[in-house]
Amino acid sequence: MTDIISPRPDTSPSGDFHLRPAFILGSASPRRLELLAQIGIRPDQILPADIDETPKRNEEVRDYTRRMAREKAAALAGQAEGAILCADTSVAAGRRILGKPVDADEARAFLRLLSGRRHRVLTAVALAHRGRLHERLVETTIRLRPLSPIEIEDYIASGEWQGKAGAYGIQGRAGAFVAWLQGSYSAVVGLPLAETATLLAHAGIRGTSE
Ligand SMILES: Cc1cn([C@H]2C[C@H](O)[C@@H](COP(=O)(O)OP(=O)(O)OP(=O)(O)O)O2)c(=O)[nH]c1=O
Repeated sequence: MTDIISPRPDTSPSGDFHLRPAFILGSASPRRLELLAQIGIRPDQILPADIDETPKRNEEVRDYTRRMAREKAAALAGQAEGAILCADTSVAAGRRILGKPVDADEARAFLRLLSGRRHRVLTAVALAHRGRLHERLVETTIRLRPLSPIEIEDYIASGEWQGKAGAYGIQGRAGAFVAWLQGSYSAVVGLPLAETATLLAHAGIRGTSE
């Protein structure tokens, strides 16, 4: 296990040294990196995990999302030492799981399905540290207002749907589509900040103001 010795000015103004593990963000998502930066946490290393994201037959969205975060962490556990954080975000319309659309046609179909409809956004976080896996699952319910065909076409043309579960990004133009939300905004963007900060703090990783 590689641990980094670093001063923690928040707890040791006298200059004491504390052990904190190397922190690896197991994600290619720029949003997840930005969300961590928002709470003053910078990974020592970024390692994207490449796994098969196909849901199993009849797999329930909560099980699926948890499995994805867990498998990303497991895939990286052999590649790096320290605390490895992975996450997965899925959108569920009823029992249907909407992942990242493969093309504009699928994105269009997802947006038509979600237009004017209540749906769920699930984000699972998995932290692998010292041979153990610590997990959290956060569920957010969202209702998009009804979208006109022109709005959907404009959004498709913007390209913002690419790489986003459910084919929309709440943090961009689609913010104007959201009529109502109950849950965690940061979880919808990719990482529930309250739960993630708690998991990381237990592993000795805290935000700094540097
Ligand atoms: C619903 C929604 C999803 N998303 C994003 C978050 C995730 O990055 C993405 C879902 O794909 P994920 O498979 O969760 O993540 P990823 O492929 O982007 O990155 P990695 O697996 O390497 O960590 O959708 C938004 O950015 N805004 C939104 O409003």
